[in-house]
Amino acid sequence: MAQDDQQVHEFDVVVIGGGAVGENAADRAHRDGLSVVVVEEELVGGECSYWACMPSKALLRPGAVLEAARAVPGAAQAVTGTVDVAATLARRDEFTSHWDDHGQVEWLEGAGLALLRGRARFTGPRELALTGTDGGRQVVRARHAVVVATGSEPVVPDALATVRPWTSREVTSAEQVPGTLVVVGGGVVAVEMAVAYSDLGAQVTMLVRGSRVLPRAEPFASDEVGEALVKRGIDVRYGAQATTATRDEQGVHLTLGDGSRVDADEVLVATGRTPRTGDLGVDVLGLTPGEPLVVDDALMVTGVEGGWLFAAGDVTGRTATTHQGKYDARVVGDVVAARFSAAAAASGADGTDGSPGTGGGAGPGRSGATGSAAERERSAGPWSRYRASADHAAVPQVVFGCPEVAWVGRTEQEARDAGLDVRTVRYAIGSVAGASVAADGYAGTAQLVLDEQRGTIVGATFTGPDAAELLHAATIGVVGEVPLDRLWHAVPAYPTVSEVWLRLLETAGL
Ligand SMILES: Cc1cc2nc3c(=O)[nH]c(=O)nc-3n(C[C@H](O)[C@H](O)[C@H](O)COP(=O)(O)OP(=O)(O)OC[C@H]3O[C@@H](n4cnc5c(N)ncnc54)[C@H](O)[C@@H]3O)c2cc1C
Ligand SMILES: NC(=O)c1ccc[n+]([C@@H]2O[C@H](COP(=O)([O-])OP(=O)(O)OC[C@H]3O[C@@H](n4cnc5c(N)ncnc54)[C@H](O)[C@@H]3O)[C@@H](O)[C@H]2O)c1
Repeated sequence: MAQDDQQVHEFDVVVIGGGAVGENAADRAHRDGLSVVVVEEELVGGECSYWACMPSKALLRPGAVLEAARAVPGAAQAVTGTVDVAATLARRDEFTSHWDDHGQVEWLEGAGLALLRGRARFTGPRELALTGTDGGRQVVRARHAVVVATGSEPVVPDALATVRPWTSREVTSAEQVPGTLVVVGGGVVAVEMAVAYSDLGAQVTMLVRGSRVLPRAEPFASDEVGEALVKRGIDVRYGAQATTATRDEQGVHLTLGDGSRVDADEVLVATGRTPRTGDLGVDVLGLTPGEPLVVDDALMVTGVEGGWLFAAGDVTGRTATTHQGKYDARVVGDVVAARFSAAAAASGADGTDGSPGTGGGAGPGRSGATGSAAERERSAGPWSRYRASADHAAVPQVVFGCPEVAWVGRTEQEARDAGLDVRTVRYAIGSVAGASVAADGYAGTAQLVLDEQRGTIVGATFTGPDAAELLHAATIGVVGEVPLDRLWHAVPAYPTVSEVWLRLLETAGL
């Protein structure tokens, strides 16, 4: 309950978290005239803009460009140096706008969305306490819906917590490159940052708990990446886990399970992430703090009465990338707009609390069109714009290491576990003419997982230079369930790397 002296803000929709996902959900929800506020406690733009996707890719790109040039005689002779650390860090700083979010705030306001700065915590259904950056307390109420998009935070194993290790935040925003870096983990962050820091001149050791890096990728892709990491001088230790850690003026000192020691100037912990629900007050809604907010395909949180609570992005545990989180954001924004625009229009509220940038009043969809949107949403089935169907078996992922790895849909094992009758076809990408033009000694592999019953692609993996750019064709094939005999008529241009598609289909028997 609000105390008498507390300012109360009321909007049709409250979005908690102004990361990529929150911004997109808010924008879509507002398009039919609902008033929407985004509540953000740090920087608008969230993890991706400042401590994840953008700075990490900025750190990786110079090394990838040099490697590409070195693979092409004529260009190779012109490349005599290594990555310039200062210029790389300076470009990274440009990508993060020097950790200043005013550009994103301008976008938000230009889109007609309100922004409240501070930490939000549920105090009841559709009501939140907002603790401002100055410690002041306010109340935020949603007339219709709350969308939680609070993201995730790194998990730090107990054995390493006391040595103040780097997490994804420090590794992406570092101002200096340590001489030696030990990376704990073998997942996406570990692989990308091991490559980036080795390009930047650090001597890198990776401690991988299991028997392969990128455990969610196809095993052949893990093997190729693992071998490439070693080839570039990274000390990759499998079955290795830190049991104790200390830090002194010389750096960090880890003891591993087998009793051996690793000393380094710095340690990066990249052992996964956990949904940010620990301090969100979700217990007052009957949910468990620290757990993901489980959602249905309309992104409505399950287990909460009243149909007002939605979630998208990392906080759901359903997606762990920006692109897929933003897809869910588009879905949830459209669902919220369809479900509540008519009710908001009928209630006659002007939709704002007077804050600048709020966009109440009649929007383009507030008339008859909204009613039909509500109908369409209510009866929506899989693959409608109101259901996040792709999350189940059509999710694309790129790991921007060296080689790049890109995959979509199911791995062979996941397909078999799902009961599908599948076979795989594989082709060495370096054998196609376009790849030989792109790079001497192009090393990479393409694999399709084929559903034997339906004659369609249910999974695809590509490794190699710029493998990421091969991925979207596969994503279209998987989402569109394009039959192979129709795909046969999609002719890749000569000489491009995409010609591997023709070779894959020939290998499949066409
Ligand atoms: C190193 C690294 C590299 C990555 N690279 C890629 C990549 O190349 N491509 C890709 O697709 N994905 C990448 N990801 C994943 C991507 O960063 C996340 O999937 C994405 O940021 C999730 O977006 P989100 O909006 O759900 O969460 P976030 O970006 O974490 O945003 C959540 C926001 O909510 C705010 N917030 C949290 N709690 C509250 C509260 N109680 N009150 C108010 N505000 C709150 C936070 O301050 C934050 O701004 C990477 C991740 C890491 C760690
Ligand atoms: N290019 C991209 O799209 C991109 C880049 C970076 C991160 N991300 C996203 O961010 C998420 C988080 O990345 P991440 O690399 O932190 O997580 P991850 O789940 O990809 O990998 C975690 C790794 O840590 C290991 N691990 C877990 N607990 C451990 C422990 N106690 N000791 C040692 N090892 C342990 C796991 O075996 C695994 O190899 C990913 O799901 C990914 O999708 C995406």
